[in-house]
Amino acid sequence: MHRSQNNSAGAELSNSEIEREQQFVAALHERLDALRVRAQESAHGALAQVGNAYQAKLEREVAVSERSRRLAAINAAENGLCFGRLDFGDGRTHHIGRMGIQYEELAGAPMLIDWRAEAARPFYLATGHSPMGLRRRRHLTTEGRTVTALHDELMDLNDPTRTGHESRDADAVLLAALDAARTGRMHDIVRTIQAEQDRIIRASPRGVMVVEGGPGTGKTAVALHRAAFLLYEHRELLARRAVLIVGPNPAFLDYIGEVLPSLGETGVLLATPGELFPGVRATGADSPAAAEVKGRPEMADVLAKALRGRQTVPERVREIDHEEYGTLLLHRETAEDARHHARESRLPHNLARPVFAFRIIDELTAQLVERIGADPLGGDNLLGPDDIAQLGRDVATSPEVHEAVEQLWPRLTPQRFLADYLAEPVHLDEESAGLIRREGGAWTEADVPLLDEAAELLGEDDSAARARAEAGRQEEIAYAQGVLEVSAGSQSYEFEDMESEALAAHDIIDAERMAERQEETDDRSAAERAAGDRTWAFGHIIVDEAQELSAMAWRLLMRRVPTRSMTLVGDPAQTAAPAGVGSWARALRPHVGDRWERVRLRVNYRTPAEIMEVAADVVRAHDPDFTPPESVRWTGVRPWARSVGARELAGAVAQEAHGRSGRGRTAVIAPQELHAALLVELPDAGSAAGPDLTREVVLLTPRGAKGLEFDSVLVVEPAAYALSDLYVALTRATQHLGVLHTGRLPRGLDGLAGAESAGGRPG
Ligand SMILES: Nc1ncnc2c1ncn2[C@@H]1O[C@H](COP(=O)(O)OP(=O)(O)OP(=O)(O)O)[C@@H](O)[C@H]1O
Repeated sequence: MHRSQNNSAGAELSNSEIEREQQFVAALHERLDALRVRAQESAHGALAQVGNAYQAKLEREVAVSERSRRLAAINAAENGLCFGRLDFGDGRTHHIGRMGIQYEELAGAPMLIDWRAEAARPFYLATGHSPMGLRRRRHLTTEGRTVTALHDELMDLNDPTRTGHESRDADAVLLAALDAARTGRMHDIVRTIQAEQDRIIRASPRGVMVVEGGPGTGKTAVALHRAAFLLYEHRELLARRAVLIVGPNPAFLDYIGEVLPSLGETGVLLATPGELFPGVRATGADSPAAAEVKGRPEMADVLAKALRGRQTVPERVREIDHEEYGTLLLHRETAEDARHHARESRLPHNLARPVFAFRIIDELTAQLVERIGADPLGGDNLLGPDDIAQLGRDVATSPEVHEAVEQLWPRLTPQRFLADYLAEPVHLDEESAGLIRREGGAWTEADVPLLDEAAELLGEDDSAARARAEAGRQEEIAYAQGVLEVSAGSQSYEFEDMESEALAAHDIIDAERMAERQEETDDRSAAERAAGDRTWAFGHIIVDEAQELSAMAWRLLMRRVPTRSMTLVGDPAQTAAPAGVGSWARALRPHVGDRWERVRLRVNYRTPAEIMEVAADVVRAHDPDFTPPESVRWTGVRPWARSVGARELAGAVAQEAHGRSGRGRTAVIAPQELHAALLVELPDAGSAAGPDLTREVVLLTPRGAKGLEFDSVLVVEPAAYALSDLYVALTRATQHLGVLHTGRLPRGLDGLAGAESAGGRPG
């Protein structure tokens, strides 16, 4: 990094600039400390507020949650609080940082501008061609509270003013960030967001935006910063409805999990596709072929048909033994008529069940009335309305009648229905059915969208819960009414002789609304509540590695966001799942028609050019027109490949991994069947609870490595991978790539064989 000038006048200039920024940064931290103390006091104060009245409780909870959020944002802003300064041609100067801070004494005047504010945009977008009013852009580098370096860019090179910190390389700050050793956790990029990324981050949340780009183009980083931006720009709505971020696996979610909290944002739910059905943990695994069958769009119809198959009628007549009245006859025609009406209701299965049951009960009651009340002399039926009603009740409460209804139109949970279906898959060709047939066993990720589909078809018979909730609500309304009366009384007492403009509770809210608002005051954050609620409507959904989603998974996700406010990031060239998107248009058409927008990221920030060239060669061997993203960096280090005997493979991998010791984090990417042998040599590289990315060496499968990155990567037995998996594996390294193999190298990698590894000359 360029820090000082050779001549002494330049050095003085540059030191005084640093000194000035240091004083400003110190003042900022002082102000942040004061704000932190105030936020702590105010959070405690809010917690200590007493009062049983609903309004008081409501205010307390809102205040506690807002102040806790503010405190979290203040704490998160501590590191790298201020990282930029904009000097405008008209003399204005703004400092840019992780949160907005105002001067204490100059009410409202900005001391530090939040990176997400519109006023901060020139920091990311201004260029010599389009300076946006800027004269100079400054990058500040800090360690703790100390300013360690400045980088200045003059927008007009003819501008004679110099600070001594003019950078020779405009990308110096970016390159330093990209070259830094990896920690096993993704970091935010607020200091160095690039213009093409900024436009995506700040795009309107309306509609579906697809962000496409090759490996390392910052898709994940952009998606996370977009979430932070949307939460800032649309705080009111998104804090209530929460943002959902879907990522491919738990290790990936761990990897990205600190980015949003480090930006002071907590109103986000992170989940894998296997976690999107509350109450179900997808711990089982499907073969790729089985997952493909389960992901097909026709599975929606298949399940609907299978469910109709569960709505049955007796073959001819079913005898029902009533304890008191003897045998009742349920004829096929009666059941068919009941089924017809139940289906006509268009209600989901469980909610249509009462329609079916009532028809049956009616018919059986009529039978009894006929049998018991018939006038032997041929006159009108002898039973009065009360007798008939009593008979109806007797039929309706009979366990035998219940059992018959249950058999013909069973009450089903999604889990029960799907387990039954998988045990005997109908409406599929024999081969597909054979692939997914399963008795019991753990739920898989591909089952989750089917469970969700089933839940939609079945509906939840929540009448009992609703009755309870309604009773509770009536109580709350009565209580709220009482509160309002007290409040009206106290107002007339306190303000009797005063002309007060203060609004009392009853002026702005009626009892019913007050009760409703009370229901909303749940201690959990929106994201926490959303996690347990299948019917939650999110404010915005971000899907990473979206190319992996099956048609059925898209259906599930679309249900979670009725507004279709979505950001989908992915790279079709990295698609592993056979059920994944062939094309975005095909995946999205059923849900949004053509109303979606695609943007592309073209620069690879992760993989150095030497490594990207190798990865691109592998894809080009199959698709000569393939265009890889362009790397921003060269390292001068050539990737290598080394052939070893099968027996030496595990030892050779361990030797290479140990050879990288002290040079950051290494991933060993190997086919699952080699993991046991590799773990004997590299016992610390695995853990029962899943990969721990903070370890020095981590053992992964190519699928498990999706979305992740490491300083060094050792790819083992590349010939065993599908093309897309190999492409993913080869593009995970920021510095160093080695390949160890026993047989022939796959096409495209053959050129590597001559290069040298750390562990020895190629065999
Ligand atoms: N503007 C930037 N400033 C600094 N680092 C950046 C920037 N953009 C991306 N990066 C870094 O580049 C790396 C790759 O980014 P990211 O993981 O978001 O890429 P991706 O497109 O999701 O990759 P893949 O598809 O291979 O998973 C990350 O370390 C990220 O922090």
